[in-house]
Amino acid sequence: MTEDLVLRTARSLAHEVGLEAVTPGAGAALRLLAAAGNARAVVEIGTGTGVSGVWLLRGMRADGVLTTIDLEVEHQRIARRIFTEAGFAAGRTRIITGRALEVLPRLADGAYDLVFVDAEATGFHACVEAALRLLRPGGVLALNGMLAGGRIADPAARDAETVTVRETVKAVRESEHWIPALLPVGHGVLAAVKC
Ligand SMILES: C[S@@+](CC[C@H](N)C(=O)[O-])C[C@H]1O[C@@H](n2cnc3c(N)ncnc32)[C@H](O)[C@@H]1O
Repeated sequence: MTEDLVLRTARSLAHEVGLEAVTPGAGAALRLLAAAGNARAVVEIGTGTGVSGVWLLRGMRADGVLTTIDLEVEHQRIARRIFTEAGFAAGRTRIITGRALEVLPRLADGAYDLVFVDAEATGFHACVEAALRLLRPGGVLALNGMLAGGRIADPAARDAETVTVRETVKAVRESEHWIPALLPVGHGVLAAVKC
């Protein structure tokens, strides 16, 4: 999957500030999920420099709004510029600075078509719980980094991040609330439709 100049710029700026943006393959999967669900309202946790945001916006409806959350105002300053350079009007994004678990309770129940989580793994459990509340029935949750750099399948790997990722995958797979599939793109995207 090739990326245009805007995405290559956002990716290079991510690298400069020490962030790992979604891979082009994961980005394409996010665009597909947004387009398949005709997404109008999307929540993203982990704005970064806007790579995943641009992919999501490109799959959403033309009148869709991306609500994107990050605790680093500097990352969001870059992302805001990238969204503009990608041709999205300011009204297409709602950029909220803050900790995900403090911002998410302010968002409306059942009002979102897709929730994408790309922040620290330790918050995954709470983000899955929040997504269950935020999504409409048929809405999609997508969690990035679910192969944990290949460690997920290694039973000897018991570091805190790998254990959290493993437990999150298990909880979503076993829950009656979700129809899940682990997509082997990038660092692994766990996608799940809310029943
Ligand atoms: C991997 S980067 C996101 C990359 C972005 N999704 C992309 O593909 O361009 C993770 C981001 O999550 C933010 N972050 C980490 N913990 C967070 C939290 N608890 N709440 C909100 N943002 C958080 C970081 O500041 C960072 O910008």
